[in-house]
Amino acid sequence: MDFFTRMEEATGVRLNEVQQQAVLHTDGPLLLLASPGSGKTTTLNMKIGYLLLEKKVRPDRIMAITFSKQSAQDMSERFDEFFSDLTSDKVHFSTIHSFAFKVVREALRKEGQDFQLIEGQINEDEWKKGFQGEHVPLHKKFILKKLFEDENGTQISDDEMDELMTYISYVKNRMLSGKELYKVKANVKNAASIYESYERFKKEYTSSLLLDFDDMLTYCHQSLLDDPQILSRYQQQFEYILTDESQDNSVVQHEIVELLAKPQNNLCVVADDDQSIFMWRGSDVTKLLQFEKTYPYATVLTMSQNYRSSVEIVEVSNQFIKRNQNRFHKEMFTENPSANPIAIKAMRSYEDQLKYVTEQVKQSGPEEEVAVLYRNNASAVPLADKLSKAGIDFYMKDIDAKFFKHWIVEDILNFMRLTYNDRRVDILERIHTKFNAYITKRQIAFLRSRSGQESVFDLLLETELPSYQKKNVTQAKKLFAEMNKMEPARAIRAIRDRLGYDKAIQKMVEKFGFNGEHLFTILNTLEEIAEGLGSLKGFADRLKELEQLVQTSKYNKHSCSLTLTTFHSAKGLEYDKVYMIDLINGVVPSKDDMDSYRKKEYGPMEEAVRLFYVGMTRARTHLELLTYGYKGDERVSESQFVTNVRRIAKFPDEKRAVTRRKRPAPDLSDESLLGWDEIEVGREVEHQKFGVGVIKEYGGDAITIQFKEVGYKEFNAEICIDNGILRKKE
Ligand SMILES: Nc1ncnc2c1ncn2[C@@H]1O[C@H](COP(=O)(O)OP(=O)(O)OP(=O)(O)O)[C@@H](O)[C@H]1O
Repeated sequence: MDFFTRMEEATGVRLNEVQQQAVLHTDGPLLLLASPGSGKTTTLNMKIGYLLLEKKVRPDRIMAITFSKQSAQDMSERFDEFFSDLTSDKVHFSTIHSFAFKVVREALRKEGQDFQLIEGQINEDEWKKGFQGEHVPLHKKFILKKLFEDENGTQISDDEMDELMTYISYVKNRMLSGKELYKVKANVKNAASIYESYERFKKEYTSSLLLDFDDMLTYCHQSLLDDPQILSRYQQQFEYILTDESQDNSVVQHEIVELLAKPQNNLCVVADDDQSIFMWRGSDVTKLLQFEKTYPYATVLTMSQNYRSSVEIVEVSNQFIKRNQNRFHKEMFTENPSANPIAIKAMRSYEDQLKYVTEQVKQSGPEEEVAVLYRNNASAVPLADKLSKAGIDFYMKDIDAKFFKHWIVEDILNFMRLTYNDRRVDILERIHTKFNAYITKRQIAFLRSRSGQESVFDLLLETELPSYQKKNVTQAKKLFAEMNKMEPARAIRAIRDRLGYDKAIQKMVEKFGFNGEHLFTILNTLEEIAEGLGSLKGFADRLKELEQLVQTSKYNKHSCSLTLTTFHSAKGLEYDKVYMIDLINGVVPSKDDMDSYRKKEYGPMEEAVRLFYVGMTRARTHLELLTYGYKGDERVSESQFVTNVRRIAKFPDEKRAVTRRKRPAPDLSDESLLGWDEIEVGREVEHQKFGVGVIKEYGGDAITIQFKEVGYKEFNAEICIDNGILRKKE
């Protein structure tokens, strides 16, 4: 009986033809391109089984590399399910980091060099306490905090810390140095020179070499290059190398694998270039696209049969991903039965969307696995708020409780605290630069000397003030008193508009390079949470309650059938029903993605397309895309991806990608062309053919324009924008 028939009897899975070819191809380089749900994990495991059982390879001669510790564990469990009755051999599934750590330890020991790891969990209390003087606790975050402050003269915020860490990971994983460091975009002032100081610090601060997680990879790579003995030992040990999820490998990771696989190159790289979504932290899909250049005798196999999703989901996703140019050609298909068409729900407002999704998940059956997916963690908090009010439990995959500790949240609470007691100089001190009373440091010092006796505003008004300040301090005093009685949603509005908090934030964005979009999203979220609450105290209590709820939701993994997760963290998972929410331009794709696209940098937009594709392909039978026209008072537009999906579903046979290539590419960096986020009812535009007109309607995928010459005409929005057919008239 052949291997595959034996396997079918033992495991119940009959591999399809391509999967079988992939298993049988053991010698020489193999790129196994896999569509979502096409059985990557299944095939990899079968291949390892084949090497052990049929080719009698010793388990320690096989190296199986996975993307994360979690996937190493999942793979190992799946392997046991298949083979525990057939062999007692154990293959070690490991992440590339844990292998690299082994090499680094060995190389440094050989050199007699001590080292110390400076990354990992950090104690919250210790972090809050900070450090005194020059003595820096040897942890990556503390070191970066100090170097940031030395460089910029200001305290580092949590957002800046996140950005800086991402920047460092990116440059390390891409192996950048010198001038290249300065070309990488980062929302942190002087990121490149902080990075250079950080590298020096780790080498020079103590006699022990300080290493962070990314150093594992770069040091491992360097050690393999520098020490032929170590390299050849590992090369001889690992006769067969298999790497999973290789689309998310970074440049340095690819290089390590390439070195280890030499000279026989019995390398099986399993990847889906369409699911590469970690470019921002250094992954590099170009290495995959050049696989056949690196290995001219490589075999490339494509697993395109999807075993997960319904025909509707597979066909539309397959068309959708073709809008990307920089990819391997694949045609995903399925033999699964038809289920529901993909539903696109265009709501009036953001609020309506939350209400809708809450009602939908409430109606789901207890056996159904349901997920709500979003692009940004910011979407999770208002959703958690709504669900908890409706009594629905959920499991939140990647908890981001940072929201509740964000300085914006602290500021708003401080404004509110001052409404209860305007004698609190300590509170005023924390917010005095963030509203329009022009209170200086000297005035704060004066107030401190009179601390606690009278209203801070009265004390100021008793002094000699310039007339503009006098007016504003008087108004602020009145407003703080009124705010105490306001509903919290109105109070936040008053802080933002009447006290000028929004303007102050905008100034900080310009001065310090903060991410304004993120900061204003936090403010909007606070307003949403406040909606319907009666008092400022009630608002503060609700925030605490929500924080608790979010923190504890991670324990609900096995008890809840509802998962809330970002698109990124949903990778590799599947659910019966998937709701993708907040699908508006500016979020999906993000403003930055759209800006880059206009500047003809297509990489970020292609990554946004892949991320959306990962989201869609998580669904087994039921997929809903949710969008809306208003966020608060602001008019927003449907995500161009949703518009695209609607069109594909309507005209499934249209060969969009092909026709697009035939058209001469418009110059989308031309500022006078109408952009996605600029479509507005009432706006005057000029059409290439029909001349000047006014946009009268915009919704779904259609724009209706009333022209001076030819009257009303309706167009497909995507075709108009992608091809630069409309110009702004100003
Ligand atoms: N030949 C096959 N016949 C029947 N079912 C299969 C076959 N191959 C895989 N499957 C099933 O398809 C489902 C998806 O497989 P798997 O989890 O290996 O996909 P994947 O390619 O790793 O997915 P993704 O890339 O989207 O995370 C599993 O339930 C698996 O048992």
